[in-house]
Formats: sequence, C-alpha cells, structure tokens
Amino acid sequence: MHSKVVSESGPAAHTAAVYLARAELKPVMYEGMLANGIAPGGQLTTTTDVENYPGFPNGIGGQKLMDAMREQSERFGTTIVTETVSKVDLSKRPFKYWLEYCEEEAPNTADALIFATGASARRLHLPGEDTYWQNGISACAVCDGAVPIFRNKPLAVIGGGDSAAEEAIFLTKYGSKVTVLVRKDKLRASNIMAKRLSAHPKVEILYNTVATEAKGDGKLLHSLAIKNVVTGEIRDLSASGLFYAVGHEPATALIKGQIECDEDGYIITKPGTSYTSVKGVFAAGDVQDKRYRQAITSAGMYPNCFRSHSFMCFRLTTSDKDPDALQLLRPSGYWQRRRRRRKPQNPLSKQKRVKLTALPHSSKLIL
Ligand SMILES: Cc1cc2nc3c(=O)[nH]c(=O)nc-3n(C[C@H](O)[C@H](O)[C@H](O)COP(=O)(O)OP(=O)(O)OC[C@H]3O[C@@H](n4cnc5c(N)ncnc54)[C@H](O)[C@@H]3O)c2cc1C
Repeated sequence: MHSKVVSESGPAAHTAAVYLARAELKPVMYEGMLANGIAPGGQLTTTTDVENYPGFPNGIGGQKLMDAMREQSERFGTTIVTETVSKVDLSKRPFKYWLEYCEEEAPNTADALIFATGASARRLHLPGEDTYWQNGISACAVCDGAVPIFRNKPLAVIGGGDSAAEEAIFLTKYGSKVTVLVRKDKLRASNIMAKRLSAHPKVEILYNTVATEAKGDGKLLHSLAIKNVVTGEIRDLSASGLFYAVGHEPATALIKGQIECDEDGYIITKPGTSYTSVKGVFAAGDVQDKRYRQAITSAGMYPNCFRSHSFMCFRLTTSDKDPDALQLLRPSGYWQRRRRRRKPQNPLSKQKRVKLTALPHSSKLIL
C-alpha cells in the first residue's frame, strides 16, 4: 500500500511531490499517459517560452521547465509512474484506485490522495487550428499575449463572457487592435466589464459572429475567416493572434459525485488549504482554481496545505511491523479539545503551540 499518491504531473503535482518526498513520505506520482490529451508535465508542455515563472530571467521553455520539475521530484525519491488513473473509490480509507486498461484488476490503495489533474482550455477545433496552435492561436492571453509575434498586430478574441472581456482588454497593451467575436447578439460579461470593453478605443466587438477558419502562411497565423450567423456573410479578418476565451474544463470526471465540486466542475477546497470535502483527499492547482490558472499559483498551492496537514492531521508511527509504515490519522479529540481550549493570539503563538504539542506524537516527523 502506498502511503501517499500524487495524481498527475503539472507544477502543482511536482511541488506536492517535492514536499512529500523531502519529508520522507514516499509519494507516488501518476503522471498520466496523455491523460485528457495532455502529455506528462501538464499544460506547460504545450507552450514555448514561459516568461513569468520566477528564477528564469530570460524565460524558459515550458517542456524544459517541466523536465526540471520532474528531475527535482525524482531526486528526493518520488516514484513516478507513467500511467493514467482511470477510476477511484473515495468512499473509505484506504482509498482505491485503478489504472487505465486495468479496471478489471484488483485495485491499488492509498492512505491519502492529492488531485492535481489540472484543467484544459476549451478549443473550437477550427480548420487550421492545429497548424497555428501556439503559432498565433492560444488559449491564454496572460501567458502568451506579450510574445513578439503579437506586438502591434491585429488580434482577435473569441468569447463573450468576463474572461473574454478581461483577455481582450489585457491584449490591448500589445496588439494594434483587438476584435472580439461574439456568437450571440450581446455579451455575457458583467455590466461593468461589458462597458469597459465597449468603451475601449482599441477594441471592436463583432456580434453574431463566429470564426470558421484560421489562415496563414503555414508557419504563422495571418487572418481568420469569419461568418455573420444572421446574414450568412463570410469575410476575412486580419489577425496575427487568436485567443480563445470560451472556458476551461477542469479534469474532474474521475472524482465526479465523490468530492464536492462547484457548478463549473472545479474541486472546492477549504479556502487557504487544499482540503477537499473528503478527509485524506487533497486538491491543488488548476483543478481547484478557476481564477488564476498559472504555473506559479499551481506550484504555490500545495506547500501551504502541507504545513498544516503535517502538524494537524498526520502522525508517523513505528508501531507497525514495517518500520516505514505511515499512518494517517484524523485529528483526534485531543487535538480538537486543545484547539477549542487555547485560541492562538497570533500566527506565531499558534505555530509554537502546534509544534510543541505535536512533537511527542511524531517521533519520525521530518519537515
Ligand atoms: C498554452 C498555454 C500556455 C501557458 N503559459 C503559461 C505561462 O507562460 N505561465 C504560467 O504561469 N502559466 C501558463 N499556463 C498555465 C499553466 O500551464 C497552468 O496554470 C499550470 O500548468 C497548471 O498546473 P497544474 O499542475 O494544476 O495542472 P496541469 O499543468 O494541467 O497538469 C495536469 C496533469 O495531470 C495529468 N492528468 C490529468 N488527469 C489525469 C489522470 N486521471 N491520471 C494521471 N494524470 C492525469 C494531465 O495529463 C496533466 O499532465 C499556460 C497554459 C497553456 C495551456
């Protein structure tokens, strides 16, 4: 039985793995075999230069960054398995899980599970999209908007919600003009965002309009074929950049109905932690964050929860025959009583109290 399983392989999963492995909790990571169409390493493997991840003043290739994270996870002893987890049973501990193509076999089990399955931007699969994906077409204006191929060039955004409005306004910093293509006859965005968008001098909104093809010279995107869905008119729109803002899909099919998710399918975590509605199951990264969806926020999610879990929930014990056996216990009545009795006055006093009381129970706790 594995003590801790980190499911999936983006920045969130690798941070979790590094922290767990350094604490000698022997994590096992299932990095996926093209799970949800994304390679091991996650969404960053689908992009070129990452310029907003600290520590790389000249930027770093997305794949290179993920290779480095993988190496770091392995260095501290994470077992990485290139398989996709296809089924889980979270009804009781130890949790059961199955791997793709092995669903009929006996389940694997784990004391704790961390879901960092990420999310993927919805794509429209226009003709030409595969040719110009990441060569003009992107699903992340914040990530890609500043790259040179978009500077002072006409850009287009598809979508009519708040994200589309935000992305279009963001892109006005870089593009010469931003055209927003809205399928319906009005924006879905909130009033304030709609007003801001409509009033922007560099923005044009084309209602009742869809893109039907992405065109270019085979290397870079140059224009879009667009269609007015009311009149049927088709014409070309000059665009060196096309940004999809038609929503994201969190990779939560696996846990549907077993963990509390919001109306868009994102896992709900207790604010400021990665606790989910199921004790012993944690979530980090884009799968539970529909606001920021960045590598740095995903990577920053787990350490926060790890500190509190290590002290409050997990005890390492040598009582088992296997000296390395790890037992993950729920907070005991003792802990709950102590928490009720002594309210910490400030974060420092809380930290002190937790450390002092945790030590006698945690002979092997290494942080
Ligand atoms: C084109 C593009 C460019 C981007 N550029 C930037 C940028 O410049 N800077 C930035 O900060 N952010 C950028 N982002 C966003 C960033 O990539 C994400 O915020 C970040 O990768 C999220 O990390 P994550 O660990 O939550 O999940 P992900 O990176 O989505 O990784 C999840 C992994 O889990 C795997 N998986 C899913 N289900 C299973 C399963 N059942 N079993 C096993 N494995 C599974 C997936 O295959 C995937 O490999 C970009 C995103 C895209 C799409």
